[in-house]
Amino acid sequence: MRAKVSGTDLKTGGIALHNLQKRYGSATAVDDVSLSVSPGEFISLLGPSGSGKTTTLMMVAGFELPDSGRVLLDDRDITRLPPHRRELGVIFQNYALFPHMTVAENVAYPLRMRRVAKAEVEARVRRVLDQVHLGALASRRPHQMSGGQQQRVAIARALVFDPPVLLLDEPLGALDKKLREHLRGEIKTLHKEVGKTMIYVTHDQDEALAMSDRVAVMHEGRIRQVSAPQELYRRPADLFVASFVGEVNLIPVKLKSGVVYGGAGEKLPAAPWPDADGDATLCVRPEHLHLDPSAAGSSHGVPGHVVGRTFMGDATIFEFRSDSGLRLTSKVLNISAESMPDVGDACAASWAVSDATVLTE
Ligand SMILES: Nc1ncnc2c1ncn2[C@@H]1O[C@H](COP(=O)(O)OP(=O)(O)OP(=O)(O)O)[C@@H](O)[C@H]1O
Repeated sequence: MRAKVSGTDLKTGGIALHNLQKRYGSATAVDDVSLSVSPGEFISLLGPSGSGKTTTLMMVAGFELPDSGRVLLDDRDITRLPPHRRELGVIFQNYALFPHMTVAENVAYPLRMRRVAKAEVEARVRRVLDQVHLGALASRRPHQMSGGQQQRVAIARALVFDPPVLLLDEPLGALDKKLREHLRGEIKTLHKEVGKTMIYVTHDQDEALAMSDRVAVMHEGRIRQVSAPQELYRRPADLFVASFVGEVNLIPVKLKSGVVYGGAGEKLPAAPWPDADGDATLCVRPEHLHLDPSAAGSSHGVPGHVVGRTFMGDATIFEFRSDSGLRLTSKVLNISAESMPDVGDACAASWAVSDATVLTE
């Protein structure tokens, strides 16, 4: 039961993971994962296949036991509690609906298990089906519904017993792109309406950036960075995050006395780097890399030529080859009639100092 004070729910649903470790045989699936999720927060676990996202979520849900480490729900240690006693709503990619039950029966199931009175079950099922816009389909069976509708039933079933936390494992993974984008918006709206903590597993960076208050990027069982979406994109903490989240130009550089030098010894625009001399990588997003034909031959920017130009509908992508042999990508939105450089044109590539991140790992 959620704590009540003077008839109002206390804000609950904080989750804390402390040094979670999980091995399967000799392989480490989750390696020293610690994470604190605030009540009402929407946090995504983002990473490539096999990075440990699902295993982490399953340890929160109670379907997997960690070899070491702890899971806390509102400061209560739930590490070894069975799943049904954790009061967490879980939504899987494959919906996991009961095929022989109607939508209403599927959604009522968690309440029946908890022996809630019949009238109360009916009222709650009606309310939650309206919330996910399925009120009119209550008597259908899962096979008579689209994938998107089935996923809404799964969400309704997880919401119906009013858990403080929802755990979602790639819930949109089986759906086509348009429907994913639509349901993404619906889940986000639902999150605002119900105010529950949500932990959302995905390998889709757009989904994670669009939906989350914060994103935890996982790689090889470890969390590499936990940040708000803008921060993650603008200031990646390491090369893995820089290349996994969005497109990026990675330029090998040398740092000397606070100046960043390219491979041909040219000075590159980047913030002075305190006390870190030696090899590093400069990261610049394609939309921040400008190609200027009028600056070709001047001392401004990196000299080179356009070697490719691709029309992408909303944007044009340019491939640039510097005189020193670097291959860089520039992305320009097709919003103006301004002329753009052509393949073969000499240009200078440049970017604002504030748009460059220097990584020394
Ligand atoms: N039951 C299991 N037995 C053995 N190895 C497992 C088991 N479950 C997961 N693993 C391994 O643990 C690692 C992490 O798997 P996990 O499913 O957590 O990754 P993921 O990031 O969720 O990947 P995906 O996006 O493909 O689901 C992988 O190397 C996987 O092969």
